[in-house]
Amino acid sequence: MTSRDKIQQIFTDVVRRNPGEAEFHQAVHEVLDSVAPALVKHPEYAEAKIIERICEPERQIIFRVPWEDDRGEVHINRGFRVEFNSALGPYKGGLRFHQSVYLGIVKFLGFEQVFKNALTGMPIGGGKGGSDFDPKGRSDREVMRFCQSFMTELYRHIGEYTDMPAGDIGVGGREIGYLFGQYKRITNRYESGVLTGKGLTYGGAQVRREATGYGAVFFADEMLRAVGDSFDGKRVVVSGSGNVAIYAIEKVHQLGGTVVACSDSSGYVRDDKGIDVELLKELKEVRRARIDAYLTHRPHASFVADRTVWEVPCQVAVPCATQNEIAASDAAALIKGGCAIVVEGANMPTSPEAIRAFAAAGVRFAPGKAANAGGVAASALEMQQNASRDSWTFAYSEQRLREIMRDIHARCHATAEEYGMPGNYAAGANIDGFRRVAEAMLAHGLI
Ligand SMILES: NC(=O)C1=CN([C@@H]2O[C@H](COP(=O)(O)OP(=O)(O)OC[C@H]3O[C@@H](n4cnc5c(N)ncnc54)[C@H](O)[C@@H]3O)[C@@H](O)[C@H]2O)C=CC1
Ligand SMILES: O=C(O)CCC(=O)C(=O)O
Repeated sequence: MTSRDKIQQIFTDVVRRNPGEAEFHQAVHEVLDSVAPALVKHPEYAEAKIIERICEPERQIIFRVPWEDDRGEVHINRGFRVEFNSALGPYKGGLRFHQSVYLGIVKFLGFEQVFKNALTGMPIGGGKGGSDFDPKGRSDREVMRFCQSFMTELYRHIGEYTDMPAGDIGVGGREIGYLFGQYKRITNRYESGVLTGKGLTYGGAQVRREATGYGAVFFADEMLRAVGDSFDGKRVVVSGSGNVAIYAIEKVHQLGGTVVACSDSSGYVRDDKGIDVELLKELKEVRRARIDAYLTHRPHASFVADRTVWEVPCQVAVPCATQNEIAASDAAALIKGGCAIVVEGANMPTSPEAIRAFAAAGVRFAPGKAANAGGVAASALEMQQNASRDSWTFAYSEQRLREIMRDIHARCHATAEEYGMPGNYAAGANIDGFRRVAEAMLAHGLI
């Protein structure tokens, strides 16, 4: 049996063992598709059934989250934490609060996180969690009661040497604060490293908030430099207007590009003078408003409801919203509009059909597990500062982030070349991340 046949058999088995989890199947397929050449070079991985083990989470926790809204009505949500792989270190990965969350989403995110964390070169394993709770439209007190109830179960499974959650969609500074407060209260331990993305007044680190967006743009900058180009004068489109999107926009502007459009789930705004990022912060981080509120302050801009931002012509696209937000038709629109580089700020935002279309059109593509790894890397830096009771300056933290992203880019680039696929960042990221985890798993024996 060839390596490809073997991998196909493993994938068929993953689908059979995890029915109805389309996003998890997609994430597994994407990685397995790339790693066949690594199996040829390393037959010991196949002998030890590394792939079969990597596709099976070490632990999956599902729990009830009861809470009461402001009117006294009781709600029941479902909480998840999937502790996927601890070969490289304690489980690390965010929590997502969104109505679409179910086990298949948490498993896809946890699986991606394993390889992403490996690519950072830091001692962190992969995990992810969340709930089908939607904080949108909820009062601060409702969000607080939900977070307290969620942590009342989660606390028994986490710890700074076990599993350290952070934010993701729907979980920002406010939620991390409530989660941390409840963890501290229940355990009577000021265990700073148990959660990252904390506020700066209680153990948070400079640049963690900015890190995912800045990191994705640093990665894009490295891709441009690799071909003797830069962001200077580039038209850029960013999807989303949350944590990752806002700081991606800020960094593009600092590097000389112009972000001309961004979005939320209601539609997109187009501002050819460049998105006003301070206004976006005020609307999204403070007022939690819909994106069309942007027009009240920038009347020359336009709002387009219920369409995707990818119809706006650009040279660089940075998807920063959610999974599978670039469908085949969006890829066609981007290619038609002159897009030459797609850099994933979000996790798996590009559908498999769109990835194939980009490859066929020569659009250079950076997968999220490499390009958005700046967030989790900055989380590891936050833990490092917590452990040494230290706090670094913004400038120093940003410089560390920049070096980490440069290093990830260089390794993806070099691995793709080593395996005869120059410029294929997805293959480079999958193989390099997989090799790191596989080597550690081999060293630990059959566990
Ligand atoms: N926060 C972090 O540090 C990291 C986040 N990510 C990924 O980045 C993505 C965004 O996460 P955050 O910015 O943290 O979340 P967020 O909750 O701050 O923002 C999400 C944004 O996406 C928008 N959105 C959601 N569905 C949409 C749709 N169908 N069309 C258009 N916009 C839509 C929301 O309106 C919001 O603006 C997710 O895929 C997440 O997994 C990846 C690495 C780290
Ligand atoms: O900062 C972290 O621990 C996790 C970030 C995250 O969830 C991600 O990289 O997708």
